[in-house]
Amino acid sequence: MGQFAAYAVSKIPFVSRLVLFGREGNEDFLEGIKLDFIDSFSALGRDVKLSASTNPGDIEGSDVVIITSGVPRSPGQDRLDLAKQNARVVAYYSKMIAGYAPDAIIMVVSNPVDVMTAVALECSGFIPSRVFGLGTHLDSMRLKSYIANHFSVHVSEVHTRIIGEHGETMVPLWSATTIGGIQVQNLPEFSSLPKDEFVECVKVAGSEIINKCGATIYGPGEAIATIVRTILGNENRILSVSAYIRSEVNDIGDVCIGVPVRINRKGVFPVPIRISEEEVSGFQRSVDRIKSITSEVLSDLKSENAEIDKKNNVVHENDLLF
Ligand SMILES: NC(=O)c1ccc[n+]([C@@H]2O[C@H](COP(=O)([O-])OP(=O)(O)OC[C@H]3O[C@@H](n4cnc5c(N)ncnc54)[C@H](O)[C@@H]3O)[C@@H](O)[C@H]2O)c1
Ligand SMILES: O=C(O)C[C@H](O)C(=O)O
Repeated sequence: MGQFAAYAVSKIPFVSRLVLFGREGNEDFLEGIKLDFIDSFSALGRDVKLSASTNPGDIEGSDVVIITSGVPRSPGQDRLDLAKQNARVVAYYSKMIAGYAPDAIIMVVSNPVDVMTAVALECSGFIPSRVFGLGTHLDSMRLKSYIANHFSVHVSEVHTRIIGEHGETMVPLWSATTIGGIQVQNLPEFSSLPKDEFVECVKVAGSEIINKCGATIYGPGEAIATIVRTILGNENRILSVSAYIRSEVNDIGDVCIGVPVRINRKGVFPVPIRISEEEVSGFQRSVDRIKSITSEVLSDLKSENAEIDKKNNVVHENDLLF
């Protein structure tokens, strides 16, 4: 998925330099991807300064760094099952980014993305507006396509939003869903809209794709590129990503989770909202679930780091290979 995401990002007009970064041992693989991208740029008439690297120094000066490293889930696994394993990877790279690209904005994709966003925030030491995760943006896009299909309208006529966990407890905001600018509840067809079925389909969309072809690639890749374009173009679009909220949703907060944020070159800024009672109780459930796993993962990381520091004061690449 990281490979396709990089390709989708490389096609954004604002992108003039792109580093394909990977871990040591992958030099030939990265160089091969680079050469293939260059062929395609020639066909497209794109002029992008491209490098393939395993040297952290090469990310210096980056505006945006996207973390896609980590294990994906296998059929039958929940994204949350990956938390402990991927936390170590995301922690390592977040520290690396803080050291080599201290002015960057970090986008986390690795799952479970809400928990990994909190890990990146903690380990980079960046301010919350400069660390976010792909969150429920992809879920919102999935729901949008089901609704557009149901009403036989172009997807651009549908605005909708899912907040909360990128996972089982996600919360659809029907109150924020419009078709052609008309609130969906005001359409006569609303009562027959298979809302629960749609949300269930969004929840299992990732696992269905993984079961059938091994990985989700194009959906997340394009979703990542949309967000990068929004940042670099300073577009101030409002998208649903995983961000640290203090109390922006009905005074609920102190967690990294999917919420509507305004996105521009400075980063992501949660939009304070008030949602219905039913939506609040769903969102609270989501927050509780993410908070509890986040605090477990962060406390494990802290004790592991203390152990490593005690040993030799350095985190080695080998510490990540398990
Ligand atoms: N948030 C989303 O919507 C979304 C969408 C798709 C994938 N994902 C997540 O992104 C991650 C990657 O998914 P994928 O399908 O690209 O998987 P993949 O197996 O194709 O790629 C994973 C990459 O991570 C690297 N990696 C794995 N373990 C590592 C370690 N210990 N240290 C350093 N690098 C390591 C691998 O070398 C590989 O390049 C997974 O966690 C997946 O669940 C999230
Ligand atoms: O479902 C997954 O594990 C991958 C990703 O989170 C997705 O929703 O496509």
